[in-house]
Amino acid sequence: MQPLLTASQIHEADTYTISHEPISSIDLMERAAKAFEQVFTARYGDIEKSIAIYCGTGNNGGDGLAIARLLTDYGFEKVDVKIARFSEKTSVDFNTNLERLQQTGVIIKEFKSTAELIIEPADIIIDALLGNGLNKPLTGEYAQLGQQINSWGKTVVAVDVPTGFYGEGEIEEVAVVIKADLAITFQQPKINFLLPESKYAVKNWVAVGIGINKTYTQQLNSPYQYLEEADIKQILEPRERFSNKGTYGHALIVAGHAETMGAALLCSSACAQAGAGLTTACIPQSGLVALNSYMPEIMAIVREGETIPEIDWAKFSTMGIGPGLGKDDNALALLTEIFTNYTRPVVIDADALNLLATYKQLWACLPKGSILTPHMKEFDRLFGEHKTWWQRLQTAQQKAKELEIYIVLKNDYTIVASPDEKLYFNATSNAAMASGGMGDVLTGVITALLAQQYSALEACLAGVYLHGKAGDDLALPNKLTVVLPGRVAAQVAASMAGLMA
Ligand SMILES: NC(=O)C1=CN([C@@H]2O[C@H](COP(=O)(O)OP(=O)(O)OC[C@H]3O[C@@H](n4cnc5c(N)ncnc54)[C@H](O)[C@@H]3O)[C@@H](O)[C@H]2O)[C@@H](O)CC1
Ligand SMILES: [K+]
Repeated sequence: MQPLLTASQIHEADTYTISHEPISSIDLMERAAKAFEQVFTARYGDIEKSIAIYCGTGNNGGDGLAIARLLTDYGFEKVDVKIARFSEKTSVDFNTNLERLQQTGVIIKEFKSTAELIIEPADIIIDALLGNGLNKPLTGEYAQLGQQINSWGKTVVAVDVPTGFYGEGEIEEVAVVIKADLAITFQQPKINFLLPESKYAVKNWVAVGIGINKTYTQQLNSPYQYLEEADIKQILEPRERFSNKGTYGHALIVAGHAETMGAALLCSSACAQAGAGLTTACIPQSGLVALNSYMPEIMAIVREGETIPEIDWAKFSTMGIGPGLGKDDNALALLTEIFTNYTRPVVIDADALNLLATYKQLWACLPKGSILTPHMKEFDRLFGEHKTWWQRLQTAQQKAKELEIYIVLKNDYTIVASPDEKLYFNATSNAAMASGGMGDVLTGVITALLAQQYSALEACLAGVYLHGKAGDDLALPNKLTVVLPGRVAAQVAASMAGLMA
């Protein structure tokens, strides 16, 4: 698990590393510049290309000067450095790197006003103007320079963060940011890189380690955490000898309606394929033939008309409720019946979330420790409209604590909010998975993990990771642009095996 720090915590962690590794700050800067250079040359290794490095006069600018020297050593012959002298202030390491660069043949120009600039002829611009020392939105000369660079439409690679971009907090639509094709960022992705609004400022990012002290960053106890494969490997348990279907739980999937049986099929088949010992689907009568032919391994409890079927609630280890269920009175009566009779944590998705949003009385009997899996619109229906994703993060954190639930807020980087106020970001999954039914599969996978006695947090984290990994394993090696949910469900077991190998 990688803690995601705020700008001021990153500054603290840098300072701690400098005094405790120990390493001089100029050497840490050199390490950062080297790490940048390695990623940069792997992507843009054509030394015939011309590069302009725009530097500020703080440490981000210092990185830029060191990068200019390293790229020249690498073999780039057309490297120009342009220093924006908008302020008298300079950092010590900026000064040292300027002296070092002056001893090479690299052309260094300085400008005090954007009016002095001509249209940049270089192929690639490296943005080393301001980094995480940003303390106010860009104004004056910085804002003008930002607008100019954006207007040139060049390939821009940002050092650490795009100039003008805040690593955390609300992203203002109107703020000037130097738009980066790639941000090569130090040590960790910045929290805002993981929120959708950042796509206008950062097309792509790569985080490179620079040896910041890990014990110190862990101990800062950041609420924001980035999931890594090692975390999931640690969660997943191999199956035991002499185990049987009873060992891995009995999941009930309450889903489907006459026209939306597909959701029930996807959810219950994903549940079975993610390892629930037994899976029963509670479905409408009209879907029985479809269920039996889609997957004979799944048992059925049939719902007929308005009657709620007699269910022996105690025999189920957990439930996944909602995909394609509908929002009519029958669905409401069924959900009420479940909440009245069942007290173990359940997974709530889709129409069950919409019922919760409409009938507030349901909240009182929602089993504690349950998992809600909304996408953005369902999240807003549950908890009110949000203007920004940063606000959504704060609400997820508060509501998970207040209601003692887990919230899986689905997105490119799905966020799991836990009652102890932590927010976990998951990086698996890809755009080929953006299709209807994918969420039903996720609900099935999480339900299966709960049935297998993983804790609710483990089920959320391993569930979102595995679901995305299955999609990645299918799409990425073959460069597929579409991977349908049924295939993802069928891939989960193989992807799980890959993680446990
Ligand atoms: N030792 C360290 O702390 C390391 C820092 N590194 C680099 O240093 C960067 C941070 O450096 P700094 O803290 O010097 O800060 P920056 O270089 O980001 O900014 C320099 C100064 O600009 C001023 N400023 C902030 N916002 C402004 C605005 N909107 N308009 C005008 N001026 C503004 C502030 O006084 C700030 O200190 C990181 O992003 C990274 O690139 C790396 O070299 C790794 C090690
Ligand atoms: K920058």
